[in-house]
Amino acid sequence: MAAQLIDGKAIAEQIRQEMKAEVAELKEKFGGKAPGLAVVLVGQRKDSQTYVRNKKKACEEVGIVSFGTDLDESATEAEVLQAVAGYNADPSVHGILVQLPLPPHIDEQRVLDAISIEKDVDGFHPLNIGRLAMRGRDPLFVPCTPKGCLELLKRSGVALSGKKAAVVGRSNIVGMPAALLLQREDCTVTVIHSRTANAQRICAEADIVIAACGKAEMVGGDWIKEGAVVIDVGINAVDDATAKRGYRLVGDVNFAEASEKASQITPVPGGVGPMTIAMLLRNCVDGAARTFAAEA
Ligand SMILES: NC(=O)C1=CN([C@@H]2O[C@H](COP(=O)(O)OP(=O)(O)OC[C@H]3O[C@@H](n4cnc5c(N)ncnc54)[C@H](OP(=O)(O)O)[C@@H]3O)[C@@H](O)[C@H]2O)C=CC1
Ligand SMILES: Nc1nc(=O)c2c([nH]1)NC[C@@H]1CN(c3ccc(C(=O)N[C@@H](CCC(=O)O)C(=O)O)cc3)C=[N+]21
Repeated sequence: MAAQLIDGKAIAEQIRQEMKAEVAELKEKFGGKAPGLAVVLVGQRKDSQTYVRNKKKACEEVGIVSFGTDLDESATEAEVLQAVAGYNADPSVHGILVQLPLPPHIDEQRVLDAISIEKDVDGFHPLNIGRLAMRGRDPLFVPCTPKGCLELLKRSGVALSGKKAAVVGRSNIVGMPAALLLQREDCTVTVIHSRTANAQRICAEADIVIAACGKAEMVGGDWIKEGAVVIDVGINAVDDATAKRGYRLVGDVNFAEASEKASQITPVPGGVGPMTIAMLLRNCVDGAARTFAAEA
């Protein structure tokens, strides 16, 4: 059985259209005030530049005002902290994103901790993550990529309560919060990481698989239970002389194999990636709406 495709690109587009109307309403209601998103980029990584450009474009489309600080690879930690402090204090900025990874001489933790929790649209602040992990507590923001994964599942009509879920990967930005979100939806969650024994066998018991291990096409067909739903977070560039950019993107899942087993599956590209950006905008609009309401 060939799996049904979960079209993240189309779903993200739909979400952006929904938000466009919401942003217009917010402006109407709050005397022309618009949500603002600030992106801090340090260095010249090609992939980071692509994401930052895509984020700015998506902001414009939805009516979010975008701010940006581009610092040189050699920028000091103090300079990055200064950029963050400036946006913390700026009332027209409702979301701050510091593009990761940062150059090695900069303490990522210190920079992320400096972002005001009210503007932490990435949801990486320990207080937001802590609340995400606690029953009866709600974070101000949920990390964009895991939030996008859950949105794809919900909009594809996948029932979650009581289901077995496997998350391959436990990073602070994807795997761990994805597992917390699934648990909040009453899934029974297994987190698989690089020291997990029998990873393949454990994964093959899951009704829902979220793959975020950063290893190109590692999750093969024999990792997937017949009829499971597969969300592939991975973005890996593999050299391909025939491709326009000299490389093509593949996920952490072997798509050809897994789509023979899964009932539904996301492609790469066009799956989780566009949803990450849509959820970033979502968080920014939600943050602005909260601030506007508090100011009024
Ligand atoms: N679509 C999107 O919007 C985004 C996509 N990504 C992509 O998602 C993927 C994951 O990203 P990220 O979480 O940042 O990556 P990290 O490298 O931070 O984390 C990878 C995780 O996978 C685990 N892992 C590594 N190798 C294996 C293995 N052989 N078996 C089982 N588990 C393994 C690691 O285990 P351990 O903890 O033991 O080291 C770790 O927990 C990447 O491909 C990245 O490019 C990331 C962010 C956004
Ligand atoms: N503070 C911070 N927040 C992040 O959310 C963050 C980050 N740092 N650092 C890097 C990762 C990665 N990430 C992606 C976003 C969009 C696509 C995306 O839109 N991908 C397209 C393809 C893009 C292309 O063609 O190159 C797709 O999958 O269809 C991918 C990856 C956000 N990240």
